[in-house]
Amino acid sequence: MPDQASEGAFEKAGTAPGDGAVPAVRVEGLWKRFGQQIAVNGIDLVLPAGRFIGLVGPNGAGKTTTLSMITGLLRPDHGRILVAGDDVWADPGSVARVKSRIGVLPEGLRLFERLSGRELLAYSGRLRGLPGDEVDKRAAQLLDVLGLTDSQHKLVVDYSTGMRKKIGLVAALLHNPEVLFLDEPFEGVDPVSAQTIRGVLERYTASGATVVFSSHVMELVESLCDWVAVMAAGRIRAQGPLAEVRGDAPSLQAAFLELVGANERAAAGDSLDWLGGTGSAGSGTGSGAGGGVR
Ligand SMILES: Nc1ncnc2c1ncn2[C@@H]1O[C@H](COP(=O)(O)OP(=O)(O)OP(=O)(O)O)[C@@H](O)[C@H]1O
Repeated sequence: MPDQASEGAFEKAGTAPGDGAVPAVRVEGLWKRFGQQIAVNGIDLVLPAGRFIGLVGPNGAGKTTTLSMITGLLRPDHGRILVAGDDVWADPGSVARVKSRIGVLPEGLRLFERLSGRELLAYSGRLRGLPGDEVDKRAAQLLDVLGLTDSQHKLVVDYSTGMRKKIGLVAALLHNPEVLFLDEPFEGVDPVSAQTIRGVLERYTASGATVVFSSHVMELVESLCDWVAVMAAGRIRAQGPLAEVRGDAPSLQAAFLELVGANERAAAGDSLDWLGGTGSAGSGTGSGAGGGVR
């Protein structure tokens, strides 16, 4: 386990673990607003290299906006982002340079629908500058591992949600990136395929590469990740090794609910006393104790 001071797991971005190794991602004072909505509120983040990292947070926390800025898809209003030591937004050429070193499976992935899966991969590989025979070799292997060989000649438009995720993942891995960013990679993926994807990603991180993925599924994050960042309302609430972020809580889910203040929100549901059941279905003047019509 990296030797990050335990208080560094909370609120502040801790120092980069790994004895001075260059972190996979370093974010300083990152800020993004859409009109009146502050989506990302001046966050600092340090994600160590060679880890399986989960970025978790409730709906609207700012995860996708953060990942979009880190991966060069969305320009920040303020702040600095280094990916493997390279400043993403430093100059016009830097975004392209960083993009060549990373793989991305974005949310709401848009694919070339009228290509077959195999053609899509050939195209992605050539865009990445890989020789054709190398693309063919890697594509065939990844399609086989992910169970897509039989559907490789189908048009992408005819792929299911899970198949789209898988072909998107293959495209993101084809050039063997240093850091892989995945927005909700397991959404719509069946348990067997999820297990296979897991295996591929674990093998990938074991070789020193980094996976950063966002998810709402705490059990999944807890079982896969060794490093976690928790986001809520545009801020980082905690970051660090999984065990530190979980602390004394019985599970990551419990720690997460505490960190994002969701327990109070759940209690607010008590006001919905009209919902469900066979009790007072009427106007709300109620038939309860003392509330009857005289
Ligand atoms: N293009 C946009 N225009 C306006 N507001 C946006 C835009 N993108 C995001 N937002 C707002 O920014 C905030 C953060 O959104 P974001 O999609 O980053 O959250 P998220 O954590 O990924 O949420 P979810 O888990 O629901 O996907 C939300 O309030 C959202 O409405």
